[in-house]
Amino acid sequence: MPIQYDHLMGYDIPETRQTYGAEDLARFGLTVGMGQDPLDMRQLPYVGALADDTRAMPAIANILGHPGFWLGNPDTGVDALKLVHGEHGITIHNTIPPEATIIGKTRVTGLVDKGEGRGALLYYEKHIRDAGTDQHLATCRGTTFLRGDGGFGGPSGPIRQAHTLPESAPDHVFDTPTRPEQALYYRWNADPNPLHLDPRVAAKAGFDRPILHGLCSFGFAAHALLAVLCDYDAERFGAMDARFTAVVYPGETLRTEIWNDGSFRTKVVERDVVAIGNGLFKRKEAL
Ligand SMILES: CCCCCCC[C@@H](O)CC(=O)SCCNC(=O)CCNC(=O)[C@H](O)C(C)(C)COP(=O)(O)OP(=O)(O)OC[C@H]1O[C@@H](n2cnc3c(N)ncnc32)[C@H](O)[C@@H]1OP(=O)(O)O
Repeated sequence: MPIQYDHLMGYDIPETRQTYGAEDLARFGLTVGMGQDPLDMRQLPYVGALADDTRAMPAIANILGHPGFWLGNPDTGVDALKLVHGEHGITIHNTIPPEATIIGKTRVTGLVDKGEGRGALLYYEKHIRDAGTDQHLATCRGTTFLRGDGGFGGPSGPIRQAHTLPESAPDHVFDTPTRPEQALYYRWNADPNPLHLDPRVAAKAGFDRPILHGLCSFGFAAHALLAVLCDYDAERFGAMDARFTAVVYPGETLRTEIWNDGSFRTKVVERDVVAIGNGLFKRKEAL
């Protein structure tokens, strides 16, 4: 069954309720490169290493209240093997507490047909609220690039505009190695997509080997921004948006280049390719 526009736009993605605590925060921090410098005290609250100071790394919003791999459901009409994460953004409205029960609600916000052989774009948004206080904690927004679904007869817009980076040299550079088994760890963050785990599935999707989750690379970029522009103070972290421009393989080193106006991109050092481009970060006070 090919994609049916009205059906996918109105797809009922069940609300999720999740209780999390210190262990979940620590696991997430470790999967986005926190704690690699055991002498950097500023990272330790994010990996559960200090008894009296536990904090949530802001990018954990991406996995809280995650609806699961619903695009893999056959009734979506999507060729799930061919999809990749195209763009992603988060806004932290209120600091994510160290423990809470949250409610996540995801909905499809747009669907664009780029034409036969050129793919389709599915836009979605997830809102996370604290179930106890009803406080709106975070909004996550994403674009799934449906490489195998162009030409289904949908509208050709509107298309989200990507941020243009400055032409000047970046003001800061932040390097973090990923681990060869990085994706095997990251899958515990609510994304068991076999594209990142099983070489046979990766080969069917056209890749030499499993690729890293886009949200894992995004988490490494968020770590760099938290370090460089917020001095590891999660209270200052406001929003970030970016585009996934090339795949990352587990084990590669990620170099995030940051400009003082909040622009950023993340390169794979070993291959000198931009894996995350068009990035824009905002501090809380600029929201
Ligand atoms: C269930 C909940 C949903 C969650 C789903 C996610 C599940 C995860 O497990 C999956 C993943 O994590 S996949 C890993 C992360 N993503 C990636 O590695 C993708 C990397 N990027 C690519 O491969 C290509 O850029 C690619 C393929 C994205 C585009 O490549 P090309 O087709 O060669 O593009 P190009 O020729 O450069 O441009 C064509 C038009 O497309 C626009 N475009 C380019 N990159 C885009 C991107 N990343 N996002 C959105 N649009 C993009 C270009 O602007 C161009 O547009 P136009 O035709 O209008 O000029």
